[in-house]
Amino acid sequence: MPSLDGGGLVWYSLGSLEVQLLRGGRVSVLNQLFRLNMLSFCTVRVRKRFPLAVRWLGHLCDEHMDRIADGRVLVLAPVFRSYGRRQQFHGPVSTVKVFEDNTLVRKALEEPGAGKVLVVDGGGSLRCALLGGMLGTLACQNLWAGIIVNGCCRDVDEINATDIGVRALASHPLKSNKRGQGERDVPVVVAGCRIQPGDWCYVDNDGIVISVGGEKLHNQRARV
Ligand SMILES: O=C([O-])CC(=O)C(=O)O
Ligand SMILES: [Mg+2]
Repeated sequence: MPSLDGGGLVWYSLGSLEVQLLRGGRVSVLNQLFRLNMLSFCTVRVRKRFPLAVRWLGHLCDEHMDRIADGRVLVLAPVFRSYGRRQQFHGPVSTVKVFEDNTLVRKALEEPGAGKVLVVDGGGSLRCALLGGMLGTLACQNLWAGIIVNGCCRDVDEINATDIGVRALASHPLKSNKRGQGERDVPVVVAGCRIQPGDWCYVDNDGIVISVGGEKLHNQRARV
């Protein structure tokens, strides 16, 4: 499955390598130079898969204590469980506000994700699932970086086999309503924090951090 890096470039998995199609020119990797003759009319950039960064969010928080103190950086309350193959993800936020109805969640995930994180405020309902295996696959295909659900998900085994990052309160086997009610790209309050479209969201196994206004906290050149 393709994935996006912090600069919005698409990488395709090829075993332990990742490949990016270029229009032409030099083929560069971080440490080594490769030139693949897979197709005579295209040039590709190849890089080794990076292991997960260790203590990534912890380091970001340590570095930005001043922003946390004055509210430019928000740390969500630790109420989420982790699903999906992607343990770490980050990107600009898009939001959906719904209640026990996932029509707008599907609609959002049908759009190109372009590396964004979809924050679904489901009002914390624990009575049905707003996300399932099919929507997880859709999100992956449309290059969403991840989905945070203030509510439940289902088809957990399918989601866990998909290259997408998901955080949700719990799993629930029941599907939601399909009435088409809710709001898109409005401010939401999730896990004690007000999250707005365009904020930058960072997620790893330690938690979830929001940079208000979309100011990036990570080194642009590092792949995180
Ligand atoms: O259809 C739903 O409500 C959610 C679901 O099960 C899926 O995405 O596979
Ligand atoms: Mg399903």
